[in-house]
Amino acid sequence: MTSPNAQSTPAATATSPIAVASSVSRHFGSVTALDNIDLSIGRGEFVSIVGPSGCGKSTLLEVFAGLQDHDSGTVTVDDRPLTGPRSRTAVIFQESATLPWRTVRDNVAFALEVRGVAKKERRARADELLETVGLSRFGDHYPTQLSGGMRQRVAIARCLSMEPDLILADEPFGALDEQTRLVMSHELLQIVDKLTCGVLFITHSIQESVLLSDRVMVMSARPGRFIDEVAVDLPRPRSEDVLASPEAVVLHERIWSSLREEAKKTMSVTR
Ligand SMILES: Nc1ncnc2c1ncn2[C@@H]1O[C@H](COP(=O)(O)OP(=O)(O)OP(=O)(O)O)[C@@H](O)[C@H]1O
Repeated sequence: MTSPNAQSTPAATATSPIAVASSVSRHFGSVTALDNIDLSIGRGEFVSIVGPSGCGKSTLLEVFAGLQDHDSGTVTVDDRPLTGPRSRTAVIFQESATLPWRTVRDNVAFALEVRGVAKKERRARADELLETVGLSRFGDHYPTQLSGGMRQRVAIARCLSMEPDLILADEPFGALDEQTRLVMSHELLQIVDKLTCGVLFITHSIQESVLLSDRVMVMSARPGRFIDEVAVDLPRPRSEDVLASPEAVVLHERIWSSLREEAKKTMSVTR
């Protein structure tokens, strides 16, 4: 896979983080969704956020995507103040939309087409990406002929075709059944090792966060603040087997113990 960072702007340095939020707050009327958040995502770093329902995870992701305003603080991406959505930030949602009238290959090639890449090159690049996500046999299919998990893989391939320097994924496997979810996190794990861009990944699964991340941020119940930061220094490349290692069990336990009280607070408010 080509390195998206090879095309970094002159303002960027190899070592500066790709995305930084400093003292970011966001209110919706009387609701404080984000309270003085600081988070930086390194180039090539995979950062997960876990936190109780409604704590502000999606709001933070949308702020980084330039889709949501913030009331105070600053957000920079690629060393520039963020003013709105940008072409090299790829966003994947729980049920990412595909274009039903286009084949899988043409869905993946869409961003390349918009950028004016020649047809032959588009096709070759799309096929390469379909292979990366394990869909090489399905290039001529239409999205409606695929399962939910396969459609999410199309969305991931399409996102990679943008050669992003930042990927923001909001519970990308949240709508999938347990088995498909396991398969998808396995496949994402294969892709993650080839990525050179920063990733912010929101998940409700502690296992997923430990398996995929370099760092896990634990968010408090609303108003969202970070209450723990856990470095996941398990060796890469990883396989699911790593989750059974004593190191991974300790990490899982730590994240869960930080999260447990917060989850209880959320449940007592919503009961
Ligand atoms: N557009 C909006 N208008 C009003 N309130 C909002 C809006 N978006 C989010 N909120 C509120 O902000 C808080 C944080 O929401 P957010 O969706 O960021 O949480 P979350 O952690 O992603 O939740 P979940 O895990 O359930 O998806 C919630 O109380 C939510 O109701």
